[in-house]
Amino acid sequence: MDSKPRLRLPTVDFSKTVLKTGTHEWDSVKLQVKVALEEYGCFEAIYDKVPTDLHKAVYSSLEELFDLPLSTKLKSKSTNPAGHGYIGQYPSVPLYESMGINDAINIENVESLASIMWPEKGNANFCKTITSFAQQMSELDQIVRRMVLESLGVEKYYEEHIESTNYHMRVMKYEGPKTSDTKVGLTPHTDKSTVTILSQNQVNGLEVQSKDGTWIDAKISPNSFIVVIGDAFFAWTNGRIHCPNHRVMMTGEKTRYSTGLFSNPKAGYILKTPEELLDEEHPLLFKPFDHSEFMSFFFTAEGQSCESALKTYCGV
Ligand SMILES: O=C(O)CCC(=O)C(=O)O
Ligand SMILES: [Fe+2]
Repeated sequence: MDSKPRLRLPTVDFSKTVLKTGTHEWDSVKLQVKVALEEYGCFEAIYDKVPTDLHKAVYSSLEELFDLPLSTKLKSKSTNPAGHGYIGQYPSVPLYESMGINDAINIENVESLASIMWPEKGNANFCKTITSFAQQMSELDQIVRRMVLESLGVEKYYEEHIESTNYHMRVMKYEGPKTSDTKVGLTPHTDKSTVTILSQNQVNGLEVQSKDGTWIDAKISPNSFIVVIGDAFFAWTNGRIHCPNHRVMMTGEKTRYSTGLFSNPKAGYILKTPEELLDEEHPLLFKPFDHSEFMSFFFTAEGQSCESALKTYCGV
């Protein structure tokens, strides 16, 4: 018997009309985004600007990628810094494999991965599919970030926010455990990004923790995305929006493919909470920091074992 309460993540519909800042529709969606992010740090985004065919093409591209021999997939590791390239074969998460692509909205970066994976002639179809999907997800990321900044009255920082962004993409495969027991696909964590936009094939498994500790199943409709706030945005907004723990739990036979577009502050950019978000009720939570240095700390033994890498690294 399933004893979990049937909570659902909030849903925000971005698809009805052309969303333009300043319009009534924009303001109404913006309010829903604010409420969802304050409470859950997460929501399901209905976003029909990405065609169904592109969603389908992404998951068949991922199947093609992860079906390559392990020795080929491992070749993407050495040429990339930490967090990029192939991750997999971990005893703690045996169902999980993933591939990181840095700056995936620029096709040359996807091509450089493809030239390692398919050394004979690359894979033009894979590169086109992944890049256009990443570009379209980045548009949703920018809408969400503009709405958050406007809601907090700090939209004057929007250009700086966008210009200092690097879009990192990670594509994932979770093998079905082929038992009726639920097995861990990916252990609980918060993302280190500003915003993460997730998508999946039609196999569920993502769970998001509410503030009271309940795990909520993210049942994602076809062509929807899940928007998750990461540590970087939590820090920048001085904790005004929540940054949720999430994990992947797998059951049954089916393989789950998912993608994540992580908007990260660029190396060398100092992320600093705006003064407008500081007052007596809201004292500074995190000292200014360089996100890439924070990531380096996160990959150390201490960063991996402490309760919150963000608090340990730059908490006040
Ligand atoms: O596969 C998913 O849906 C979630 C992946 C995730 O949380 C991550 O890569 O940070
Ligand atoms: Fe995550």
